[in-house]
Amino acid sequence: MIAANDNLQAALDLLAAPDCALFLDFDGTLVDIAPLPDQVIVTDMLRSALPLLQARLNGRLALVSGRPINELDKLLAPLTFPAAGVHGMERRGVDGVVRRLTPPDFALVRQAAQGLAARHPDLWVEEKHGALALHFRQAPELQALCTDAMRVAVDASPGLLLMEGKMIVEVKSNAVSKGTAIRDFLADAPFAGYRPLFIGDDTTDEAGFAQVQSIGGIGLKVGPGPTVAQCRIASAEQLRIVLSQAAAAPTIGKDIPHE
Ligand SMILES: O=P(O)(O)OC[C@H]1O[C@H](O[C@H]2O[C@H](CO)[C@@H](O)[C@H](O)[C@H]2O)[C@H](O)[C@@H](O)[C@@H]1O
Repeated sequence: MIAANDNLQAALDLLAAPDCALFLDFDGTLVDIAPLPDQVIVTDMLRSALPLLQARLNGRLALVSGRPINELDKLLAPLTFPAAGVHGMERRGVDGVVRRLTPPDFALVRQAAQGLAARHPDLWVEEKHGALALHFRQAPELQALCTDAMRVAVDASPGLLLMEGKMIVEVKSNAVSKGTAIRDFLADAPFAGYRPLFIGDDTTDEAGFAQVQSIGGIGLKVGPGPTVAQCRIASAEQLRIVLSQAAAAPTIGKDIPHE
């Protein structure tokens, strides 16, 4: 039984509808948050459900993550999906080709993050193509220090944007977001013309919710916290159950493109 869910049925109806295009965040959405990024567990239920859902949706399933695509591939191996990585800095469509945008200059941000990490060994700097994340999950008392230092560096760095996520301060290009990534998928086959459902859990997913809802789709927020999403589900665990049930449901008809 699903408890504490707001307006969840609207999202489930779209998930089961023949005009759905499904976009899925990864951490905190498909997998539970873990102490370190390489410790997340991809459950057998999820491994079974994702390819079935992809087939049910005639390929209209993509991952939209802050992680690099190659990390998603490693964690999900041998499965691979169309994916946007690093908040839209890289994108792989159904042709399997990864396209990467040119990143802005991260020199000041890198210097600030590495300087902090050198002084505080419990901090961890994650460098990605077109983003840099400073993780403070092992030292939560350093959140303000991390945020303030990164904000100063970002303010002096044209083209960069600071985001605060789950025990992480992340800096990325201000030209991309999960919203732009979903928009770009929806410009191409097999997604073009279908109604988007985006499921995410974190502040970085808000741009994705806003994007899909601006064009008649639905945003589904996983877990607590403020959001612009129209619908909510209580946890990643409950979402995995829902996705598994949707994957196993009988097909309900022919694809209907969204006008
Ligand atoms: O957009 P997402 O797929 O949700 O990725 C967001 C960030 O996820 C990872 O960090 C977060 O998850 C870790 C594992 O649960 C956790 O240890 C960390 O505290 C979280 O912030 C990843 O490392 C980042 O690169 C992603 O941007």
